[in-house]
Amino acid sequence: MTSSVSSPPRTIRIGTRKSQLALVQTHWVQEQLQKLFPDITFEVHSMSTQGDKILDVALAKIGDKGLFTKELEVGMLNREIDFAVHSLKDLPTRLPEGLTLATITERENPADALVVHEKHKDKQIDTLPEGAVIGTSSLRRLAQLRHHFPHFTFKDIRGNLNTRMAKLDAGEYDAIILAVAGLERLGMSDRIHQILPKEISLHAVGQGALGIECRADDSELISLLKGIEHSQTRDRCLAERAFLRELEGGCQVPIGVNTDLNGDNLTLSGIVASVDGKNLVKDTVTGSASNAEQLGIQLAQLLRQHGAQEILDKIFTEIQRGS
Ligand SMILES: NCc1[nH]cc(CCC(=O)O)c1CC(=O)O
Repeated sequence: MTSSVSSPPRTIRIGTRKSQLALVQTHWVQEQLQKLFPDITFEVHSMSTQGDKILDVALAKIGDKGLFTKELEVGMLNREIDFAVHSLKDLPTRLPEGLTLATITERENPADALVVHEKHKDKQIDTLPEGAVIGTSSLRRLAQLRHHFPHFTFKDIRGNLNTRMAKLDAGEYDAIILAVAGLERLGMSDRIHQILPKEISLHAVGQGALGIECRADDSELISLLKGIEHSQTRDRCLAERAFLRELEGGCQVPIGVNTDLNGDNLTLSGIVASVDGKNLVKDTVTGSASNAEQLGIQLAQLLRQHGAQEILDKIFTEIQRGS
């Protein structure tokens, strides 16, 4: 029997983190692929990553060199799993040798959401009282909110979405900021009190989209995975990721973006902010979506000319000193 003519249908092993959000996202991917390729078996294998284990240290201090992705990447290189489903914003912009970002699926609303304690149900971000305690673990959200609302008190918050909600509802915070996408995927849309406009907060690179990573030499799998790619989301996210890569920033730096795609016309805005929110550089570039990555690089270079590198260097030094 020759395997090239009638090779048995392959079983494909999908790797995922164990968090509730990761599992929901991975089961969605599994379902889409199963519909497209009914003869193939797709199995889900879940594993804990470092980011799931270290819950008591501020994310900014541990850095983000693949905190949520490393174990899955090792699993792919060891051939224990064939591909991994990530929240694209948690996937570093440089991947290990031998792995590739095969597909980007359709993005949910990429914006950030304000979720409030019920005593503030009549308030919006700009009417919360002086000194209101706002929970966020992201330097990007912190810097931009501090810039607009210096009268708030900001407090770190970690843990999965349910834990964070419980801390908010218990009164530890007046409000918290979370990704709209995560809340929607976990069926908590009713907790989205206000979607923060881009004038207040630019979202994280890749926020709201899923990124699928696999071995770069698995061309058979890569062509299957292209079946669930969303080309508009891919173009936007490739521009965003090129911007971040060019600035050498990870997920845990105060860098935000916004993209708009009109036909082939891609508009990319980016911001780099100091952690105290006092220093902030922002610009926008437009061009053809077929040059998405080039646009990202162009925007990074523009922001450098406006002083972005000095802001970032200062943050890296502070993080290293552990302040
Ligand atoms: N780093 C945590 C993380 N990674 C992906 C999401 C939400 C879903 C998404 O942005 O795709 C979240 C939670 C949050 O930022 O509120």
